[in-house]
Amino acid sequence: MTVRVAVAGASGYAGGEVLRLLLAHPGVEIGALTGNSNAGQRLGALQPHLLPLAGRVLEPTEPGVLAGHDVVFLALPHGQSAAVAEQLGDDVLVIDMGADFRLRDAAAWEKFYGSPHAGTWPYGLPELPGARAALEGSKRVAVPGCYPTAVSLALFPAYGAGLAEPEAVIVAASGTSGAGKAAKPHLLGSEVMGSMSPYGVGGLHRHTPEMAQNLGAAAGEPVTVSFTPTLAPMSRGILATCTAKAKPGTTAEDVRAAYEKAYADEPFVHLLPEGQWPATASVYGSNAVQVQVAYDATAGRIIAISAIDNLTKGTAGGAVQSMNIALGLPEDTGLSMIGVAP
Ligand SMILES: NC(=O)C1=CN([C@@H]2O[C@H](COP(=O)(O)OP(=O)(O)OC[C@H]3O[C@@H](n4cnc5c(N)ncnc54)[C@H](OP(=O)(O)O)[C@@H]3O)[C@@H](O)[C@H]2O)C=CC1
Ligand SMILES: CC(=O)N[C@@H](CCC(=O)OP(=O)(O)O)C(=O)O
Repeated sequence: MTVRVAVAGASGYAGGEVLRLLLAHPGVEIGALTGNSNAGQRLGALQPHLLPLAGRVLEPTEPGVLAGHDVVFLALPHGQSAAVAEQLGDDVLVIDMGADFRLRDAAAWEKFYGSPHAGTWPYGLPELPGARAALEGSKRVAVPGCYPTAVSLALFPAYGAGLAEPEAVIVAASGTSGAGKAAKPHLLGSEVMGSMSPYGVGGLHRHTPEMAQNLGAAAGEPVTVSFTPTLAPMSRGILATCTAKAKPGTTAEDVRAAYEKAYADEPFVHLLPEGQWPATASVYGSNAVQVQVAYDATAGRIIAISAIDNLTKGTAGGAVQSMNIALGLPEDTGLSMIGVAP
């Protein structure tokens, strides 16, 4: 089976990463590539690493251009996907890498994104309980945010096993590609190199309700999330350090067993051997997730740490993994689990 795929937002980081992965996917033919301000440009001028597509010219992001494909990836800024998606037929698999369809709670959407809620689509984090079944055969997929991917995979086993109190504290460091390609003063090399700094402090980051949604679903009760993102001087990668107070009677063995059970059959999640800790370099450019967990008996807290590549498992890899499930292909088709080191 070969599916014809279009990518809207092919000039951006997420669009470029999904193309990098699709070029190695045996079941895909790459069709239309679109941009916005860069429409009319050669892709080779914008994404020079995508050599086989260098001669392609970006078209405008319009329904007529995206029509006639089996799968359309939307790698557009928040709030832009819904209008494009509603003009694509119900028979087209639409995979939104933006935020528009991730949240179930319309009030939370309006509070954090400041626009009317477009709706909710099956959530493209297959490792979460029930997510795979919802993706199978679906024609719409909402790919998670990069931080919620890292955080949910770090903590959901503890909540799913009923081991953690419903208040999670999370500090995560991200590489600068998470902010997209458009120039922003705080992302200048001279601002970022050799320095780390927090942003969105105090419950302000828009990924907070998405994390609470995922962890609350695993826990079966609302989970409060205190999330502090930080910017790290690297291009790719997220390291999420997540802690929650353990429920009374929890032991280190209970915690380890919950994670071993959750990840026994997951192709992309590596629960590391005890004593070994996740590192962003180990997952660079791959769809793999490294997870480790410890029980701090003195503090009575569960400490779960994950590492992902924000552009791969955190966006484009999760999108391709979800496409494979939706189309009934082997889940790992075209996806590498091998990092790049050093
Ligand atoms: N970077 C990351 O790690 C992650 C990104 N995402 C999501 O992926 C989406 C794209 O992000 P990213 O690639 O980082 O951003 P970029 O800024 O790198 O790319 C944005 C893309 O959208 C196009 N675009 C900009 N404005 C419009 C518009 N008004 N209408 C249509 N197209 C437009 C741009 O085209 P042009 O350049 O031609 O103007 C470009 O192709 C976002 O929703 C983001 O949240 C999700 C998870 C992680
Ligand atoms: C470093 C950095 O700026 N990261 C971005 C997260 C990008 C992402 O994954 O999220 P969305 O798909 O929801 O945009 C941020 O904090 O806004």
